[in-house]
Amino acid sequence: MIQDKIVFIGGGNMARSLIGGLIADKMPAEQIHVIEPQTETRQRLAADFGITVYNAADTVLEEATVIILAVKPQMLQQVIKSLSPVWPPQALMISIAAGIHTDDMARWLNHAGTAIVRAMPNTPALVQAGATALFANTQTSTAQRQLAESVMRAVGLVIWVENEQQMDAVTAISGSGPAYFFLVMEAMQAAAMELGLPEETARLLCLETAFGAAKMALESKHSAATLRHQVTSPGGTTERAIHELEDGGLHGLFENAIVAAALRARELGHQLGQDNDT
Ligand SMILES: NC(=O)C1=CN([C@@H]2O[C@H](COP(=O)(O)OP(=O)(O)OC[C@H]3O[C@@H](n4cnc5c(N)ncnc54)[C@H](OP(=O)(O)O)[C@@H]3O)[C@@H](O)[C@H]2O)C=CC1
Ligand SMILES: O=C(O)[C@@H]1CCC=N1
Repeated sequence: MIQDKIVFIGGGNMARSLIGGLIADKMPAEQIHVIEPQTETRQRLAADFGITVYNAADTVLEEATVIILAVKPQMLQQVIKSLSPVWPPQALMISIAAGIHTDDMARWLNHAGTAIVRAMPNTPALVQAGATALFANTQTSTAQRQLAESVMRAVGLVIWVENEQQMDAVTAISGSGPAYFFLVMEAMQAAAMELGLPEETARLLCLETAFGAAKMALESKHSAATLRHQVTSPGGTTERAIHELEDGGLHGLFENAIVAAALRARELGHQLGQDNDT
């Protein structure tokens, strides 16, 4: 059981998913604190999860052992520099911001030897079905690596990457990935309704099929390709559908989309890694 006091800086979409997952994993609400300037967002977090919320940096930071930076990448430099004078020496920094490198964060914090873990989680963390990749800077101790891992493992799968550059690919695959599957669900539901199915029937059939396919692929010893072939009877219905999808360039589309997302992560890192005051 995690005993640490966790402070989130930023309480938006991704912080809410992580907090919801941690609470569902039975972390006591008293251990979770959020600093969030938006009144409505802040109040909803307090009401939904019973956690303590603040509108600005607070003395709660003094006892924090884990500080999770969950602001937009564009805000990160300003936020880290503003926290520098009050940064507790014992705290492990975990940043979930897309693109931003640990050495840039270390320079902005300007405290020698700060342990920084970069995490790329995803929103299914809310239902403890997240997938998170972690990267630690060399100042991070084994105990701090374990701490970061146990926080993220409470909300789903954790994978370490040892090359920070790979975080851009991770961002494009699992960070952004839920949106691709939600888009496919939207498209399938719309098509089902075009064929005359009632909205709720279309929704349930599409979602349960997506869930079943993911569960089966996770639990099976077969590859996704083999499982697909098992559905595709020669001369049958699936074959026609797959033909349409492949004719429409599905593989190329996914490749382009994922490369574009990874390049955007790299671009964010380069653009926003520059010091604002130089
Ligand atoms: N959404 C996702 O699926 C994922 C997001 N991420 C990363 O998580 C981070 C947050 O993304 P997301 O949750 O979507 O963004 P949101 O905009 O939903 O949340 C960020 C929150 O931080 C608040 N904020 C701004 N400045 C401060 C400050 N100084 N102190 C405290 N809070 C502040 C924002 O308020 P205001 O609106 O007023 O600026 C906002 O409510 C990003 O860096 C993103 O790259 C990573 C993985 C997945
Ligand atoms: O879209 C974004 O930039 C963030 C990072 C990964 C998911 N959402």
